[in-house]
Amino acid sequence: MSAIRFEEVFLKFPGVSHPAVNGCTCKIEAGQLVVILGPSGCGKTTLLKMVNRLYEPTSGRIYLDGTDIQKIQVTQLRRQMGYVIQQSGLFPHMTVAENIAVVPKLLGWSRVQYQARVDELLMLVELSPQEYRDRYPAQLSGGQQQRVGLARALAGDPKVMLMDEPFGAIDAITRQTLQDEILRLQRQLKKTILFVSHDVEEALRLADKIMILQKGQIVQFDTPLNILTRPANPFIYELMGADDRVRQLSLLRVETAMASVSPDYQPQNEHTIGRYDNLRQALSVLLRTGAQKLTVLDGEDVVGILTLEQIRDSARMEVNR
Ligand SMILES: Nc1ncnc2c1ncn2[C@@H]1O[C@H](COP(=O)(O)OP(=O)(O)OP(=O)(O)O)[C@@H](O)[C@H]1O
Repeated sequence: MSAIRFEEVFLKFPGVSHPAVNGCTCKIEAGQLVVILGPSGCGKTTLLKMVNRLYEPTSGRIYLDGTDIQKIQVTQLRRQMGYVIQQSGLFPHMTVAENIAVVPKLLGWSRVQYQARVDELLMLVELSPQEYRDRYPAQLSGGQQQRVGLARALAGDPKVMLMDEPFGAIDAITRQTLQDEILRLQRQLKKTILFVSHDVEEALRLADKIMILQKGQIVQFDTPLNILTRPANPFIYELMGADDRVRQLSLLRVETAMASVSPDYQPQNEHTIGRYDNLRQALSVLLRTGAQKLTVLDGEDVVGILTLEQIRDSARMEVNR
């Protein structure tokens, strides 16, 4: 896990009048999944590419765990960062196994070690090693290619994952499955993830925090709940399509609105909901059962309680218009 800090980061491409990234300052906490969201051309990809030094800022600094990335050798920096892009970027002449093994081989792992790692990663992204190990990228569907791209990016066990619209070219249903995969992997692996998207629903489903960019500037950096209920300006209000309350509820996880409880909390009724279920499901349970509150579970463990008031507050707008 690793923290990333941007300090007054600015980038102007030569010959372009306006800066692509204009004075970005913010801190990404270790282990968080941050979605960078904004309209086309607002600077999302440029900001991401500065983190692994594919682009260098014109001014400002970026820190990885407190160290200025300028002071880290580029190859060493990139080994700590998995990178997933929209067209998967797989080498077409290499098999799936060879693609995934690229970084472990660079790191000098033995054949036995990297072969085991390839199978482990294929299982992690839910592709059967026996079936897929020896295929070529052209023999995979788009969604499967992205899974392999993800496995390859995870191969060297990087602290940070940079994901640039990884599901942008995938059909809606497969995209949702892949989003669920990312959430499952993230609960398991706890990487620091920077994820570029221009899809609002994707951002709401995935993010611990959403960074909204407009013309190269960060206009809001906050939790999905706060972005929806307290958009910083009318642009964000419009961007989030925040009028639709029911849709909002179906996109927000129960854990975003619940009140946490101590481990010795005794539930007052038998009505429960999962912390990763959404608020719309929670609302249905409350209305169906007439319960005052739901006990929120993470597996077997009680982690919180959720009331109708908390759900209602989640959908209440406070917009400065
Ligand atoms: N190599 C480059 N040279 C000159 N200008 C560039 C270059 N790369 C990006 N830009 C410009 O910088 C701005 C930000 O581009 P960027 O690709 O970061 O946007 P984005 O938010 O990722 O867009 P999209 O969602 O369309 O991918 C745009 O105006 C773009 O035209």
